[in-house]
Amino acid sequence: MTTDTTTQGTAPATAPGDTVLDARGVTMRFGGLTAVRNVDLHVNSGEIVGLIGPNGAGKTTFFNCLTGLYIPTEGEVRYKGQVLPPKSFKVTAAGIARTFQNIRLFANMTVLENVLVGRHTRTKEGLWSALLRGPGFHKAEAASRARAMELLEFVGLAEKAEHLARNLPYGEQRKLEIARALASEPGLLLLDEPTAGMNPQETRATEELVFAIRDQGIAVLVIEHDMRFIFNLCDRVAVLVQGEKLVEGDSATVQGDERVVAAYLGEPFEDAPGDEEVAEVEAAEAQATPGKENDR
Ligand SMILES: Nc1ncnc2c1ncn2[C@@H]1O[C@H](COP(=O)(O)OP(=O)(O)OP(=O)(O)O)[C@@H](O)[C@H]1O
Repeated sequence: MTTDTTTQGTAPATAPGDTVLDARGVTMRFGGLTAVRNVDLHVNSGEIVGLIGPNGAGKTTFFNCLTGLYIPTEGEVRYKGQVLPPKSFKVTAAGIARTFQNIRLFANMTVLENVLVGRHTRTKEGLWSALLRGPGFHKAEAASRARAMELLEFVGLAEKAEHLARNLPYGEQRKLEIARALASEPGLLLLDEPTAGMNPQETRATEELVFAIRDQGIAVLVIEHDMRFIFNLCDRVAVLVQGEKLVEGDSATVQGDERVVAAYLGEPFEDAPGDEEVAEVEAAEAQATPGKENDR
């Protein structure tokens, strides 16, 4: 049995500027509520792309459609030209990793163990090898631990490798989530509100970390409410409002677009849904709430 602990994914390699993620016409409905409507978005290799929008705009739902947590009602998502499988572990194996808005670490495992869990899609050790703990298993385990330590070094947590995850301060838990996502050796990293709850220094450090990730050849798509962070960081920003993509462009274009300001201030913009549509959405939302999954 062999173990692949290198950085090779299953998707073909891309050159800088090639499209890594290509989402077309993605629509997600929950009963009568359309949370995401006909959204196109692409991310190129070497890019950091931001996804912003007011609360409830559909950002996390869209992420869930990209990562196999939801199967879009309509539309298609391709990663490096291949249609994504409708299962989150297969999407991770294909090369897309993510973090969550609400931290999802294994609280009672060590920092190192959390990163090792993230490596499972890149190791091929079989059941018997693991049970018998033969030389193949030990070699694979040593290689995985070495890579996990490298990643902890990269995010600045190597000295805390043996600490329990739950004892880390909040900002470090977010870094650990990123290290765990990187452990699957992704070509695209999706970050859902990576600076939520951070102080300005931690936010600045996260910005540097995301640049460093991009410099390693990993494309990044990031949801964030901190506009300073987004506009400093991103090559391109897409704005979702009420499930639809309102504007997309570089930071200056998006910041200068009055429809974006209006959307954040709650003022109606041209082509905004009318009162009837809003009432329809609210009614559907009220119906859908009891069954709402706890994915955030
Ligand atoms: N599983 C679900 N079932 C029913 N409705 C859902 C579900 N998930 C999300 N929604 C609804 O879809 C809409 C978009 O929610 P979503 O969480 O994607 O927005 P968001 O832009 O990520 O918001 P925030 O910035 O507050 O995190 C909301 O009206 C939400 O209530």
